[in-house]
Amino acid sequence: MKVKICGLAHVTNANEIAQLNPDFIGCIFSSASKRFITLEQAKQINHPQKIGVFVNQSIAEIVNIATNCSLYGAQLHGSESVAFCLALKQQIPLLKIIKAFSIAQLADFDAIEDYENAVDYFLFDTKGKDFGGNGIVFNWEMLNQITCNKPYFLAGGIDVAALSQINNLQNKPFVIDANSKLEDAIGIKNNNKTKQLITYVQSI
Ligand SMILES: O=C(O)c1ccccc1NCC(=O)[C@H](O)[C@H](O)COP(=O)(O)O
Repeated sequence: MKVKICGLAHVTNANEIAQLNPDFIGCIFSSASKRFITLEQAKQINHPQKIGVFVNQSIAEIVNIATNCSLYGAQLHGSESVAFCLALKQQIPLLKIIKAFSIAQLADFDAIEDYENAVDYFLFDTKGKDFGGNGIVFNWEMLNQITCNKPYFLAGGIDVAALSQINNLQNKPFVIDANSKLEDAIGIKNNNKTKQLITYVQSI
């Protein structure tokens, strides 16, 4: 399984974490986030597969950041429509489109079918007071009750302890996405906790 460490907001810490070789690094380009990072800062992070996290931003802004930061993917964490995802893909065909869905109940998965032909991956995160980074695990049992025809990222309150339930999933995630549970302070990851999580996920 692959692992994404998200919400790195300080360049020095981000480069220390990049040295631990997670498969993906997440940079949050939404000013609504406590973990906001600028394009200029993100460019200084040395990792080959950076994913930009965006919340209801314009296609022009995403294209500018994706191009200048050589992003692997754009994670759309707001209420971006199917048409928006298709239009973004048309602008940069090589950019992976990851559509996030905030999950509290089974009905929150109803929308995924509409996005199937418009995105590369789904991301399932816990619905909370913020758009993301809420640090709460949702009920993964719901994942055994849905049909999901895309590889998906699993997010929401993930640390090594939370992953004890991963074997209960029939359809395993493509990527484990971890954020606030690894933090010493907002936007700063703890090296040991992050290393432990990366080693664990990459061994599953
Ligand atoms: O983390 C944020 O501050 C954030 C703000 C706005 C949109 C998305 C955000 N995070 C996106 C992520 O990919 C997180 O890793 C995901 O929400 C899980 O976070 P956590 O529950 O803290 O592990």
